[in-house]
Amino acid sequence: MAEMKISPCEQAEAGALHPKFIRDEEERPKVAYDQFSDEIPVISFAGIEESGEKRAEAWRRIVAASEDWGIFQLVDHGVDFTVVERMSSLARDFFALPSEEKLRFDMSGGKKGGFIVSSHLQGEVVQDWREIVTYFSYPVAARDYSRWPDKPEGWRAATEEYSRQVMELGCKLLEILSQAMDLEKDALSKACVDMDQKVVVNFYPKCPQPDLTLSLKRHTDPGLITLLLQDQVGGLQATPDGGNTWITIRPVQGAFVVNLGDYAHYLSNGRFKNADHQAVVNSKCSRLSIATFQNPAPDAKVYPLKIREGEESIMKEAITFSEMYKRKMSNDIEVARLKKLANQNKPLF
Ligand SMILES: O=C(O)CCC(=O)C(=O)O
Ligand SMILES: [Fe+2]
Repeated sequence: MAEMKISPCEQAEAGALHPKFIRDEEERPKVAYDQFSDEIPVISFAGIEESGEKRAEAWRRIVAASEDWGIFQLVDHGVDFTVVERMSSLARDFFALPSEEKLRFDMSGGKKGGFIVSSHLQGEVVQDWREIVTYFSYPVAARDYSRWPDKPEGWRAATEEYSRQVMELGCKLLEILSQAMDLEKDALSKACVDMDQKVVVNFYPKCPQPDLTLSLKRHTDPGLITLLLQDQVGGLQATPDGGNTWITIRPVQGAFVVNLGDYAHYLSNGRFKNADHQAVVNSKCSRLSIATFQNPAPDAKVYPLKIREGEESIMKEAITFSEMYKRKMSNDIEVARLKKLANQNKPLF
């Protein structure tokens, strides 16, 4: 029998949550979507190109945040306000299209890019409360425009410009981190061989029982650096202690939330944190976020670029990024499988 497809959008108006979305108790949200914290620094990038105190201060704060949390917010970042606004409004318009239109770009069955309802991880037991549209924007030569939405009108030109400006910003941040590691400023970019960029637009419909589910389960991003744009609703949460305590990051208008991923963690020999995060939903309104992942090429080497005096390598051997990703995904699936088994074997009384 074909698997029943239940989309959060179709479910949003229903009274009770379908069991497919119900998380185990220990995974459920511990902090409300709008209980905001200011613990994650908001850093201004103004004056970053000049020499002087402002620049030194921004550098110091970026490096400290990368070491403490692997996550910070960036304002005055130079990505055009109009480009950001256009990208956000097109993204909203995309999700408002009738299902048949969105499903013209259905990416299920392993296609590279398009639209998908809920979690795209094969074998996932509990589903995330989200819909996504995703496309690969770099390397330019490998772009497959047939997997990019062609609606709403203007999507391609607007998203191309957005991608270009975000790539530029990401590379500037990588220069700072490379230099903080006492390496040439292009060291982290060069390690990627040919940097990939993947854009994931997340749409999280409002949810009838938000306390039982997650819009995106706890994870670290696999790549180097992620630049995330979120609307003013709130729902992005970070944990400093493996999921015991959580904070909800206060949305800042126009800011990028910058996350470091696993690849940055390994290349810096653990000095930069791979931010541990998740997203929660609410019953009042939908939420939109746009994540731009800057990743290494699949055959790029994963191994510390710098091992500081007195340190040992956190990796036993060098592996490729695609191998790292494969191990990460199979580990996730295995953890979910074991959990399901454990639940099945739980005595009912
Ligand atoms: O929507 C959010 O706030 C988080 C998105 C995210 O973490 C991701 O797409 O990897
Ligand atoms: Fe993420």
